[in-house]
Amino acid sequence: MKKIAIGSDHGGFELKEKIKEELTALGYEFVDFGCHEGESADYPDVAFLVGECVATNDDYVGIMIDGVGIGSGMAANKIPGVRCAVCWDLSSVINSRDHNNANMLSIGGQTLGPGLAIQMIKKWLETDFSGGRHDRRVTKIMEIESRFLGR
Ligand SMILES: O=P(O)(O)OC[C@H]1O[C@@H](O)[C@H](O)[C@@H]1O
Repeated sequence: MKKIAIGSDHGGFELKEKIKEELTALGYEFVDFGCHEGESADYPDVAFLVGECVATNDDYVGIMIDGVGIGSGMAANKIPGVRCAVCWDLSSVINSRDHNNANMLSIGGQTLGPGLAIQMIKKWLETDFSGGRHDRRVTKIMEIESRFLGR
């Protein structure tokens, strides 16, 4: 069972707290990178901390919640090794694991109700990468990154 790095800005704080309750009930270990009391936070700062944890620890996946999820996804995907999927429903979370081997999920606290968001998180955590032809494509994604890093 993977451990979870979780974070939010002020727009995702309330949903983050609900997700944490659910993760605890399901027996997941998690680290909360903030924000901690709903204070105003800049999503790139928190997305960086969550993404850094995922990129440097194979036993972690990341979950980030801002108002809509898009900005955090953009920020996290700047970190080498992070494949952050911005998702909005059950089929997008399944696809992001099954085909894209996403190691980080970004969702919107202002655009999703808590019931759907929690179903999405559960589905994302329990869906495995199917490999095969998708492995070739994910390898190509990571090769694009390598070209810019000069590796
Ligand atoms: O709450 P303010 O500061 O207006 O806007 C922040 C939100 O705007 C969007 O980029 C993100 O979804 C973020 O949560």
